[in-house]
Formats: sequence, C-alpha cells, structure tokens
Amino acid sequence: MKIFVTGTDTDVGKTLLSCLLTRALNAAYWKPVQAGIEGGTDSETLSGWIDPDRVLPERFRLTQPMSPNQAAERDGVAVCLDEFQIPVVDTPLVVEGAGGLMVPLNDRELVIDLIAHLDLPVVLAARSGLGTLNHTLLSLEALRARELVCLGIVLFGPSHPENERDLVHWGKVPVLGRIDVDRRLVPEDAEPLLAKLDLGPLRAFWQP
Ligand SMILES: Nc1ncnc2c1ncn2[C@@H]1O[C@H](COP(=O)(O)OP(=O)(O)OP(=O)(O)O)[C@@H](O)[C@H]1O
Ligand SMILES: C[C@H](N)[C@H](N)CCCCCC(=O)O
Ligand SMILES: [Mg+2]
Repeated sequence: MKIFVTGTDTDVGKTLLSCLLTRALNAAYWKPVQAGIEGGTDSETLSGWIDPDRVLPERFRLTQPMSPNQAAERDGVAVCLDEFQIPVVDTPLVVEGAGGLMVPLNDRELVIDLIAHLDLPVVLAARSGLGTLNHTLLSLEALRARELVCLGIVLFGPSHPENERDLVHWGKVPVLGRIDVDRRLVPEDAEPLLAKLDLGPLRAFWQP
C-alpha cells in the first residue's frame, strides 16, 4: 500500500495528513524533495509522530523555502525525475509532495509528473473554505488528465457542508473527512483526529 499525499497548495495540511496516515497505516514516510530546511523539515515533523526509523531520507534537501525548481537553482543542484526511485520497504509507504501538483521540479517536470513516475494513487489535502472549489477541482482535473487516481480528499479548516457536497458532486471523489486545526496539534491528538477520517476508500483500493 503506497500513497502519494499531495495538496491544492503549500501549507494546506499535507504534513499533518501524512502524520495521521502513516500512523493509521503503520507506514513508512518519504519526502522526495524538501525545499526549505530552516525551522525544521517535514521529515523532522514526522519523526515526532512515528518511529523515526520509519522516516526515510529525502532524495533532495534544498535549503531555500521556494518552489523546488527555484530552490534547486539557488543550491546549484539538478533535480530530475530519473533521480527518484520509490524506496523498497516492507511496510506501507506514505510519500509527501512539495506544494501542489503543478509545482515545477525543473524546467521540464512538475510534481504531478513525479506522481506519474512513481505510479502512485493520490490523497489530496485541501482547504475547507471559500476558494477550495476552484483549487480542488482544478487539481482533480489535472490528475484525471494524466489518468492518475485520487482516492479521496481530506479537508482542513472549519465545517462547510456546501463545499463538501459540491466537491463530491463535481470532483466525483469521496471526502474522507475534515480536520479543523485550531491549536498546536501533538502526536497524542492522532487517535481522535483519525477517528474523523474514513480510510475505507484507501483500504478498498488495495483490498477490493
Ligand atoms: N502540529 C501542528 N499543529 C497545528 N498546526 C500545524 C501543525 N503543523 C503544521 N501546522 C499548520 O498547519 C498548516 C498546514 O501545515 P502543513 O505543514 O501540513 O502544510 P503542507 O501542506 O505540508 O506544506 P508544504 O508544502 O510546506 O509541505 C500550516 O498553516 C501549518 O503552520
Ligand atoms: C516552501 C514550501 N513550504 C514548500 N516546500 C514548497 C512550495 C512550493 C510552492 C510553489 C508555488 O505553488 O508557487
Ligand atoms: Mg509538508
């Protein structure tokens, strides 16, 4: 069971979702491209939530908090799809992208091309409130155009039932749940937060 966690944007909740999914699935975690290391990386965050031995080394650790193509340019590093091989692990694996789907890795390749290269189904982190319909439906359309599978959407933010309804209607993808981040979340919050998510569509993908 291998999943790529992507989002409609940066700072949308991919890392928090990855924390929850890795715990729920007893998975390893891999961040192929980390852009920005000052103030802590996503892998360091995950190491607080799961056994650090299950946090695999990033393929690229770029110093600047920018789009990977720009951060790579600053660091004088060449990022390219051929450099990414899915890690071999004997557990499920959660892979977290950088930013959203159309974020460039270099002059020719985008994060969505990395998903296709790794050949993984996607879980999409999205905001719950005003603006999410456009961002989320565009993301789903981009995935469909490349014949990539989206197993579900996880919403971050306050309750907005009409948005949830419209995302399911137009996106034709289940909303797995919603997480309202109203304070600093700690690993002890994992179980109650996971209770808000329906991981059935994920498990059904591998065990129909
Ligand atoms: N433990 C936490 N408790 C509460 N809020 C958090 C926590 N960790 C991150 N946040 C906040 O939640 C939001 C989503 O953060 P998150 O790191 O999950 O984004 P992301 O989609 O992974 O971004 P990136 O593209 O940088 O990987 C941000 O506003 C962040 O500041
Ligand atoms: C720096 C940030 N936290 C991520 N690592 C990279 C986000 C790239 C977003 C690019 C963009 O959509 O304009
Ligand atoms: Mg992140």
